[in-house]
Amino acid sequence: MSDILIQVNQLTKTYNNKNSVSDANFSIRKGDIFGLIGKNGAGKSTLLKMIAGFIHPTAGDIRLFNHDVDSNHTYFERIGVLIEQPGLYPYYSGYRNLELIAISYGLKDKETHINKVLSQVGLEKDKDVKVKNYSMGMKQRLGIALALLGNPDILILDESINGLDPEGIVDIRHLIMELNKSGMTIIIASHILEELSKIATRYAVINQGEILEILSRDELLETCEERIELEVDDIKQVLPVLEQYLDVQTYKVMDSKSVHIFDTHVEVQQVIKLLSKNELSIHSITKHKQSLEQYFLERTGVESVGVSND
Ligand SMILES: Nc1ncnc2c1ncn2[C@@H]1O[C@H](COP(=O)(O)OP(=O)(O)OP(=O)(O)O)[C@@H](O)[C@H]1O
Repeated sequence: MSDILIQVNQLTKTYNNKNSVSDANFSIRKGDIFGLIGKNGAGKSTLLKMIAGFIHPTAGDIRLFNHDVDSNHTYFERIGVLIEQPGLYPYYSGYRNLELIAISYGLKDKETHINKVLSQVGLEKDKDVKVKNYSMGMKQRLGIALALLGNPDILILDESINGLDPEGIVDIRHLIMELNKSGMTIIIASHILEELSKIATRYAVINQGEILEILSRDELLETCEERIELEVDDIKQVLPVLEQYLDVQTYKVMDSKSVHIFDTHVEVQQVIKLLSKNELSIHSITKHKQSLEQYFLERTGVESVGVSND
């Protein structure tokens, strides 16, 4: 059986003759933490709302769990959704908030379900506290608990760290990773690169309603990998010299005149010296190091700070 849980084909949503999402094509596999990155207004929420079944596409189709959802909307019930701020009753406790939703879902054995999600999000001991006394982070965790109530296979989180302090951000990040470890497939949209760069296993870059790129975490890191880009007359003459004298081993020949060298022990100055000594001319040589930050900024205009890969 295919491990593709969501497949969108040529998905488009038009408002007032303008495409909020244009011709999106991608799939989400079981176990993915699928990060949707794009600046404000890029079309993230519109795309997620279509996947969640909140709004109808203008064109294109969505397959959920290998089924065409036009013909069976019950598949949407297997998706838990938190879009921006959760709708909570401030004068009720966290438990009561969950209970009201559990009743509206018609869940049997409410208490077991509620206790399970409270434990998943780490709110057991605060379950009887009124929500008005919760911190932003606790409210967000309760929002995630609400989304988990129907025991979904997929969790959609849209801008889930907006307004949180650094500690709250770390909490939500750990929670997302724990849920993923326990088998949950997660789609998370954000305009904050830092949020996604630490957890997503695959990325979709969206700009002005268009999916520009889908890439795995490894592909992303490879794109941003440190390398020397070298252009010469004839790469066939140059490579043996580099291999012999500079122990160059990890490289990618781009065409007959250029090569990317990934060995980190090799310095630009060493290459220049060696090739000139062997009378091999260099057309250009540059050290390339594109940060994740630059990478996204170039594509989407998304700005963020303090990206790390830990
Ligand atoms: N119901 C609607 N009616 C008209 N235009 C809409 C509607 N919903 C979204 N749009 C427009 O679609 C575009 C994409 O909006 P969307 O909310 O999907 O972006 P986003 O990437 O989620 O941004 P943000 O992070 O600010 O929510 C925007 O230009 C927005 O104004």
